[in-house]
Amino acid sequence: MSVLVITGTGTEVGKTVVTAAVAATALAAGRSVAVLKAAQTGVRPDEPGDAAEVARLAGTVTTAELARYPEPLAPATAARRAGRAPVHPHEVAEAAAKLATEHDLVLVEGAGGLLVRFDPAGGTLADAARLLSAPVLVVASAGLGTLNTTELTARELRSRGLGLAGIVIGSWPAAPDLASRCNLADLPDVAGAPLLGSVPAGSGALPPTAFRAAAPHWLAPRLDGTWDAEAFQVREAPRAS
Ligand SMILES: Nc1ncnc2c1ncn2[C@@H]1O[C@H](COP(=O)(O)OP(=O)(O)OP(=O)(O)O)[C@@H](O)[C@H]1O
Ligand SMILES: C[C@H](N)[C@H](N)CCCCCC(=O)O
Ligand SMILES: [Mg+2]
Repeated sequence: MSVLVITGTGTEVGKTVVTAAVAATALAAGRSVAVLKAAQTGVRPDEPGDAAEVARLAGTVTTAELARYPEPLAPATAARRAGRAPVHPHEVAEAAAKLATEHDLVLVEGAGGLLVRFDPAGGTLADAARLLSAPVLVVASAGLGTLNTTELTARELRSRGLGLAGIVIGSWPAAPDLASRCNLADLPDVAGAPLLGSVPAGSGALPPTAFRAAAPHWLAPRLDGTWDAEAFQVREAPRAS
């Protein structure tokens, strides 16, 4: 099975748009894809959630969402305030593993950053990734402030023995400022992992056909051959299977 866990350096960094770009790239390569939103907060029952947004942009993917809480909060907090059961990391792992028996690639999107709590015991997406032995892709913002949060996330992944597949910039500005331009060199350095691509700002508003045509180019294979965008695989690292 192949499961890729997609986290970010925080909320609103473009995890959903990057998840859609990964899904579109894998679909274009002929792979079947499932997208699991571990817990969706801040969205009403009648509104499309992140998984539905991925399907809208990327195309035919299986979507799953384990729980939805209306308040825009961390899942553990939102569940507590709603008086509802939380989502535990083992449930995320079990759902992803089941989807992986039926799909070539399963993308698991968290909520906010890596250590956002899902349950009162402090369970996080990192715990689910550990249970799955799945690599983690980190979505980062482009500009000033991203070096610190990216390095913190990378260090936490490493301290837990988790594989860091690489970094993707969630929203690359049309006119990048000095910090953004410098970050192209500094992000892989501080993360100790490759920068695998960047999604141009505004891409989420593209017509889906244009999004699907462009996505593989945003996550283009590295010239040194170490990154296979279609397989979502860093060649030096073993693929989760
Ligand atoms: N490349 C992009 N093109 C267009 N819009 C973007 C892009 N990246 C981010 N956005 C916008 O920024 C906002 C946050 O992006 P997104 O929903 O992907 O964040 P997220 O990291 O998935 O947040 P969450 O923690 O809520 O899941 C959204 O309104 C989205 O439309
Ligand atoms: C509502 C938001 N868009 C996300 N779904 C949840 C983000 C939780 C972030 C918690 C935090 O790090 O302070
Ligand atoms: Mg999202």
